[in-house]
Amino acid sequence: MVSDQRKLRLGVNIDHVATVRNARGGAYPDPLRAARIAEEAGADGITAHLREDRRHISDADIEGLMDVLSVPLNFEMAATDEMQQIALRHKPHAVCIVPEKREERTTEGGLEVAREENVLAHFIAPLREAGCRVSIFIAAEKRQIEAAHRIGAEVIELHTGAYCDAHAEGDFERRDSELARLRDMAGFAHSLGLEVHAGHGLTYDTVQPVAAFPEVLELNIGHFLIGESIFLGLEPAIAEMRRLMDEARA
Ligand SMILES: CC(=O)[C@@H](O)[C@H](O)COP(=O)(O)O
Ligand SMILES: NCC(=O)COP(=O)(O)O
Repeated sequence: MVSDQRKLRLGVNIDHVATVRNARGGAYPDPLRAARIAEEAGADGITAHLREDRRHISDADIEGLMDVLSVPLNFEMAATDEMQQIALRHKPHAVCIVPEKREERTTEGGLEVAREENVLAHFIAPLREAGCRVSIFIAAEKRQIEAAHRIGAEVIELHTGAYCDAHAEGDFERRDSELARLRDMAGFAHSLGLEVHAGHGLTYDTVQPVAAFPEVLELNIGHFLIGESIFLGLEPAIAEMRRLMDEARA
């Protein structure tokens, strides 16, 4: 039995249900239905990224999630005025500030906090005042973590993409050094009093070493789970991820 304090939360990212919907337009598959199934399957939260180009999640999806969810919404967004206004209108439980480029296929690397410290400090202040927990999606780098702490973020989410890519490419030396970096930086962030989350590209093969870091309190996982649900169904796909996380944590 895993005690509550050590229990690792699973945030299920439903962006790529919307990617499939948007491939044809129309209303299905419905990300809100996926969110409700994820809740039933044991998700502790739902994550959705409203991209500036609206390539997957739409404004209406965010509105619907705010209405139907009984678990917290982690709203991922770029640091733009438009997104700030949307977040302030909905006041989700958490706002995760992520870097965004229109030409990228997926979120490349973490937010450059150290160089944009003043701008970001002003940007997140109203979100914090509105009661949102502000999280910053960053690479596992000391200077970014220190900057996130200085600007007043309560949470950081470490980008696990480089670790997962190295595993997928079979470069196990690089994978292990990325994992060691994630472990060290999770410990460092925790020592500053930051709550530590992690995510991006995690799969059944890569989740356990990250889930085993005691400082990490939440994993956000989407693309792999939505893909796996084609074969297993969404509920069993999530249940298996939950099982692997609990096993690693025990
Ligand atoms: C920031 C992040 O990691 C998530 O948003 C996830 O990657 C899904 O969104 P994209 O695939 O659009 O990057
Ligand atoms: N912030 C990471 C996230 O929400 C999920 O990323 P992925 O599993 O879709 O790559």
